[in-house]
Amino acid sequence: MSGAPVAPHPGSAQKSPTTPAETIFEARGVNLRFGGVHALTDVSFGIRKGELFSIIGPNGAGKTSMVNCISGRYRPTDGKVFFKGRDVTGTTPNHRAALGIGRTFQNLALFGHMSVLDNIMVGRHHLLKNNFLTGPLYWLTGARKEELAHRREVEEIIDFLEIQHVRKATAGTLSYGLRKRVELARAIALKPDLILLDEPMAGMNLEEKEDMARYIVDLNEEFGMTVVMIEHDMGVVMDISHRVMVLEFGKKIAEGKPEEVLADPRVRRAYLGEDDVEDDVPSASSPPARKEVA
Ligand SMILES: Nc1ncnc2c1ncn2[C@@H]1O[C@H](COP(=O)(O)OP(=O)(O)OP(=O)(O)O)[C@@H](O)[C@H]1O
Repeated sequence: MSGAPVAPHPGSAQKSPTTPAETIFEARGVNLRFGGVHALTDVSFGIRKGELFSIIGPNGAGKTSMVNCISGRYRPTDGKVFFKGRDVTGTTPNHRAALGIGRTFQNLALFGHMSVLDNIMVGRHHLLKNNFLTGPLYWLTGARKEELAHRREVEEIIDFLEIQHVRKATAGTLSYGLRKRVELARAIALKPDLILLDEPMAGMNLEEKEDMARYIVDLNEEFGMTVVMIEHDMGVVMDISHRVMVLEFGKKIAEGKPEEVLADPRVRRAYLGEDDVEDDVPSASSPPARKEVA
């Protein structure tokens, strides 16, 4: 767990999601096993449209496994997952991307030799109507117009994430914090309705974390994207999330608003150790500190 809680931009924290009632994603009784390892055991939860939803838990708790079940990278051994009311349990990551699920990865996954601009354009390929068949008729088929419109949207994303100054730079030459931002830009370029952020602030300094927290809140509020975030920095999680789900040993032990989750004895036990529960009440500004989750 790292440092002080990160303040998002003024007035941004802890707002209600725009449309709280509609469920955009649902997991029902999800189990995931790797041989004898039970990565997830009977996990059920719903994510509401417009929500900033965080998944937390100690190392090995099953957070990435759950996100992989949402993105389609892993298929649950048992149970079902629904996106926009459709059973997508058996569908591929590509299919889910086309339905509107985007993601970033725990480890950077950029094309290091390509420019920032090209890395972001890659995210948009599935949105292009023209393809290699119509491409040669560039001027006749509207391909040029389409490309210009795409470029405009990409430039808007570049402006939003304040990476104009590096738009032509080779991605591999950038600082870690900037590369994380470019990766986020590429995920946004897919125009997902639901975006999965796997440790978006890992390895960042405080200033970079503050920036990233602000972008995530703006992404949620201004772009209207539903955000699912795995993050070890409890200060950030408690500051910006609408709701939080806590996993421990592959099982859901709590779900609710940040203050509810922090007050939950099971969570306090998981993070503090049972003996400390009576005496030490953690809060968002004083996140649980004894048991490191980072
Ligand atoms: N592809 C895999 N093959 C075998 N075991 C796996 C695989 N993916 C995850 N696991 C196991 O499943 C359990 C949950 O792992 P997972 O990565 O989902 O946890 P996590 O909460 O994301 O951990 P961390 O915070 O360390 O990233 C762990 O015991 C892990 O070793």
